[in-house]
Amino acid sequence: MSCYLLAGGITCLFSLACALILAYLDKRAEKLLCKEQGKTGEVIKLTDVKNFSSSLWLLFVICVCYYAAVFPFIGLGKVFFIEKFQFSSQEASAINSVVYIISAPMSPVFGILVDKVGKNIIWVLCAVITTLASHIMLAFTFWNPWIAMCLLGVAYSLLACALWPMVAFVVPEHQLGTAYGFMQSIQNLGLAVIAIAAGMILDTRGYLFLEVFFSACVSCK
Ligand SMILES: C[C@H](NC(=O)[C@@H](N)CCCCN)C(=O)O
Repeated sequence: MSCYLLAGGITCLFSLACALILAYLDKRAEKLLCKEQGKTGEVIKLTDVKNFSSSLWLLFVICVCYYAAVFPFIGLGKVFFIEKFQFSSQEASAINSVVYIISAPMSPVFGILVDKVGKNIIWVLCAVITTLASHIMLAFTFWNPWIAMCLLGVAYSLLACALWPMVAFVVPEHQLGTAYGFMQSIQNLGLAVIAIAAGMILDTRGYLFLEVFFSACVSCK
């Protein structure tokens, strides 16, 4: 356990060092470009939230419902693969992490694709349909679960590249930080509630019902 804590501590320190370097580079760019950042003349208030458009609120809803079918599922995934597919503990950990492993190389590729082609909503729809297909496979078939998890990894990477930048399409630049802050906050609030609900469903109804619940979350959006 202490080894995991040490690894976590080291990554936190590394992240802090990167943030400090970024702050320095940002300040330097500001000086070189003779720009005073954040001084656009626009006044930023927490009450800006009242003026958020319905499109932005819809993006928040999509964000909560989509990620509800990914993060809590991965949280409970290890036991799912052990129970349903009789995987060993090691195999179950490996398949559970494949979503993030795929996301690491694929996200930049999808990012470039989305930037080149545009049509973010279409990509979001493709990602949602693929995620739904992957949950249905896991719930109702005994097909090799690596197929479903790899699909989920691809869909998860694509969704992030298409959904998050859409905030910038519907929010003026001076409110972007506020909008992303709210998106993150609402996402985490939703995830907290859904993780509790998912745990209760698992305890009382089992994995099939839980998979149906996750499929319903993706379909909602
Ligand atoms: C880009 C998006 N990020 C998030 O949803 C973060 N709020 C949480 C990241 C947690 C990563 N396991 C994403 O990951 O798609």
